[in-house]
Amino acid sequence: MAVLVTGGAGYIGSHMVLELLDAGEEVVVLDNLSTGFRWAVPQDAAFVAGDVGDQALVARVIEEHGIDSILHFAAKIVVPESVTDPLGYYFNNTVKTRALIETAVEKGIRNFVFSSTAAVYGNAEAPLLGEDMPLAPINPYGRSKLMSEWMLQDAHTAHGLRYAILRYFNVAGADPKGRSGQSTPQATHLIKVAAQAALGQRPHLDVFGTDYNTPDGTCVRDYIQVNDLARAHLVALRHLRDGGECAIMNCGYGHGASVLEVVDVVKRVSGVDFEVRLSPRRPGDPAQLVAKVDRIRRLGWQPQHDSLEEIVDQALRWEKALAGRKAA
Ligand SMILES: NC(=O)c1ccc[n+]([C@@H]2O[C@H](COP(=O)([O-])OP(=O)(O)OC[C@H]3O[C@@H](n4cnc5c(N)ncnc54)[C@H](O)[C@@H]3O)[C@@H](O)[C@H]2O)c1
Ligand SMILES: O=c1ccn([C@@H]2O[C@H](COP(=O)(O)OP(=O)(O)O[C@H]3O[C@H](CO)[C@@H](O)[C@H](O)[C@H]3O)[C@@H](O)[C@H]2O)c(=O)[nH]1
Repeated sequence: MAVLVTGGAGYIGSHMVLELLDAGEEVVVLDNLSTGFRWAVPQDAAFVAGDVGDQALVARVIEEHGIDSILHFAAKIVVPESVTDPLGYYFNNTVKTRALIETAVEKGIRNFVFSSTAAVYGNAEAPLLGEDMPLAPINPYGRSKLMSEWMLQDAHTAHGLRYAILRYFNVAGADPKGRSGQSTPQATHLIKVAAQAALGQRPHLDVFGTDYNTPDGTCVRDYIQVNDLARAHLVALRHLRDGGECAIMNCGYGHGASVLEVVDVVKRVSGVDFEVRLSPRRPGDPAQLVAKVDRIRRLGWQPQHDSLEEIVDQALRWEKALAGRKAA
């Protein structure tokens, strides 16, 4: 039995591949390298260059490798880009996911684990977001993912495809062994941007909005370390393989940090007092997103890297390694 990881050349997918290989799984990566990197896929995983919407290719890969489970990470992920290019997002994230689900059903795939997002909750005001809260995404990215959630649930009802939907909160950090990290150029994620500012790769950091209804006025997020997130997928996959029920589960730590708190940790861990500018709000940012995490914990998942200091240290190390790679 082999596992197909779509988007396995990307940030989270490449960490997933490492976790699967470490657990002794046979892994096949399918990635069109639109934002991923061939070098991010470990040698012990098979690599297929191609698109998740290419049904003939996916069917062939499933047959040739004896795939029993699909972990579907491939997507476009930049929220502001989804606002200016909604149809591109619905095509890549929703239409192609429909094609992938159809191929999975036709080929008798047993388990399907899907990368969803806290963006499906939109501007929910609750201090902790539970999976059963009303869903009201406020941008095309979130909607493209929510439609995929619905398709999976309907495909389960009609065709028996078994799913685990994981809603990630803010993913950060890098493999502690230095094998992978967030490599996207022009990334917009706070911890990566702050690490780049600390290393002098950016002139300053903008804090987007200081007038939110939060303790220090800046947005609060639940930052989850990327290997902890990958292990949540392993737990979900084992649950499905053991005959457990289909599930929708938040992935976070259940506590948040504000933008200013993150900046403070990055300054402390790096030892660099980089320039910080207090700037206007960025459109589309909810004030606070913190996960209720009892569901995934009930399956036996336990975080191993629940420390902002550790996450920031990993991000700084990875930025330095990337700079070395570029200079070489
Ligand atoms: N990074 C986060 O904080 C975050 C939060 C919530 C959810 N997610 C979800 O996690 C998943 C992975 O995100 P990431 O941060 O690793 O992004 P990423 O851009 O690093 O990885 C996405 C990968 O998918 C590939 N890809 C995209 N479209 C494809 C297609 N049609 N066919 C084949 N390959 C394709 C890209 O080349 C890339 O390697 C996405 O589904 C994203 O929506 C990410
Ligand atoms: O230079 C920066 C970058 C970010 N922020 C702020 O930091 C917070 C976190 O922003 P960011 O790291 O860009 O993540 P989010 O916008 O919260 O979105 C991430 O987390 C969501 C789940 O919570 C996922 O849906 C998205 O795909 C993923 O990009 C927000 O308040 C931003 O305004 C800044 O102040 N300055």
